[in-house]
Amino acid sequence: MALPIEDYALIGDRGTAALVGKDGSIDWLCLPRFDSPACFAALLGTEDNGRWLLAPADEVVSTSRRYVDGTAILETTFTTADGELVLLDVMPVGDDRADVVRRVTCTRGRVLVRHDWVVRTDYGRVRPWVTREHAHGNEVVIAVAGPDKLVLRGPRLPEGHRGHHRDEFEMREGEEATFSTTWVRSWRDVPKPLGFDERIEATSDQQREWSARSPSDVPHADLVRRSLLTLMLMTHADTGGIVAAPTTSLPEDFGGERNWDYRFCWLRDAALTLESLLGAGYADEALEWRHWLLRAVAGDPADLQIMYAVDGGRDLPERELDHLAGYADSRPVRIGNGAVTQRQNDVLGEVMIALELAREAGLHETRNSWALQRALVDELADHWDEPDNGLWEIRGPQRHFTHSRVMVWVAFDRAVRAVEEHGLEGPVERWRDLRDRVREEVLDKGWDAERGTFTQHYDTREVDASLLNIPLVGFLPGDDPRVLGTIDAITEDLMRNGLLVRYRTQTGVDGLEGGEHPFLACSFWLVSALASAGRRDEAESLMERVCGLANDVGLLAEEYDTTYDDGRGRMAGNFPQAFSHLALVQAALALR
Ligand SMILES: OC[C@H]1O[C@H](O[C@H]2O[C@H](CO)[C@@H](O)[C@H](O)[C@H]2O)[C@H](O)[C@@H](O)[C@@H]1O
Repeated sequence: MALPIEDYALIGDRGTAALVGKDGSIDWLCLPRFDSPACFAALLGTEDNGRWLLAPADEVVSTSRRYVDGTAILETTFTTADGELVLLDVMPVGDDRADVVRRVTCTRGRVLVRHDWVVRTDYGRVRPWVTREHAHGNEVVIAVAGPDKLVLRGPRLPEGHRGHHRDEFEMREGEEATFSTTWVRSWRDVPKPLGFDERIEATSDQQREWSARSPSDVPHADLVRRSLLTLMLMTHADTGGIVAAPTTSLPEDFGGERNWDYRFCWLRDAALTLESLLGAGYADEALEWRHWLLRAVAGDPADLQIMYAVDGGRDLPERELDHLAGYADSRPVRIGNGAVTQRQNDVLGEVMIALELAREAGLHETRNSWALQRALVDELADHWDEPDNGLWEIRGPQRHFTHSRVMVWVAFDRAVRAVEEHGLEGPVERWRDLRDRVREEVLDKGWDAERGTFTQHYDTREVDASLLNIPLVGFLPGDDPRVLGTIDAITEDLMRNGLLVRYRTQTGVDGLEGGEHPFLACSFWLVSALASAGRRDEAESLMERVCGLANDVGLLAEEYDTTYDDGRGRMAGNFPQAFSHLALVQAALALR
């Protein structure tokens, strides 16, 4: 059975990522890429769906863990009655190899160590053929199934027992043992062993150097640094694609159907990630992502999708995996994402903001990069008033969502500014007219004059947390009475135990069964909106509250269930989620 979501930590090599549990078990790992099928999938099922455990066999009295300073290298310390064991988990970077390295060191007394290596490819469904062989002068264990070959190395290797590879061995103070699992295509030879120490050191140096550039003059600077590093881990080094989260189907509603695959690149999430990185002073990443964007959306602007695969691929059909029981029995487990075919009119606004910030950070437009933006804005000019599924990707009927319309205004506004302030060429008169028309429309149809608030869509009096973006994108000033009225209405209707939900699911607007928990990015948006309204004390106290929900290693899921276990609470939804971390960074910058 999987652990509570907050008991996992992330390790990654910017190609893929793994979740390591507090119990020393890697319960989620897709190889070789974020969106490849998982070979350890116990997170969504049982240990028979694949996992890799290294931990004391004896009862553990206490466990503590941390990331080695400024890195994504995880150190878990287990204390038993007779000793202490330190487990180091790292996915080495920069060597074109998809692998995980795990080192156990007995730092006190003696510890009996348990080693379980259970590989199940194709999301925990396929039991591979496992053999013991000699390669490059050492014994290795090799698991092969279809396209995948996983090679286990180490000073002593587990023995096969009913489809699981198990071992127990005693370690005494000062002893250490290092294991690795390396993925290669099944038709390739076993790769040569590489030096563990050098690879751990190179990874640590690279990550430390990167995170040292994180701003120190912001509140919660440590969490900001961890968030930026986490966003970096979700950026695919080779292609520049940024995934929304490294997991699928961690539930928004425990036991319910709100389980989605986030291992893809949403234009929205990626653009907002970039905005945070640029705001924190990381400019190089903008170029990588712009290259990715240009390749992914290349072609007819009418074919723009709201999300793509890591490599820019367009085909992400949603499927259900019946062989997995689901996290906490939350079914279906889904791979792929049906939202890929949705119309979400906000997306271009977010992209245009990120590209404008990149320009201001010194990234010059090329003929291609500006031509693409022009073409996309022109396409929007022909369709901006169509209803859409909104940024929450609702699966109910399409609507005229106010947030989407505000972001349409943003798209035209940034296009106009590109011409007026950056000397780029385009049909500025047309864009200016449309910008003003959309603005008038939002102020008229998206406004509830009686209550003094903007509304979720044009045919409702409900509110929606996405409206907090109105001041953040410059549609209205932060202290405008209409913004203040909207903040108050949102706080009144959507606050649950001090955190914001996205909207009231009870209205049935999203076409799904069940409800959901507060969505952490929305609470961070409220921090930013309060700061821009000059309500600093409220902003700071909310920031404390939300940052306080990060787990012991500084990570956040998408949502937080505040009611669980008499208010102790638990994380919900995919983990860690870029949206939560990028909004944390933006809120901290707003409070700087
Ligand atoms: O809750 C319903 C929707 O949930 C997912 O979308 C959410 O995650 C996306 C990625 O972070 C984000 O861009 C979007 O704004 C969120 O609502 C899921 O991908 C959808 O299919 C689902 O309908």
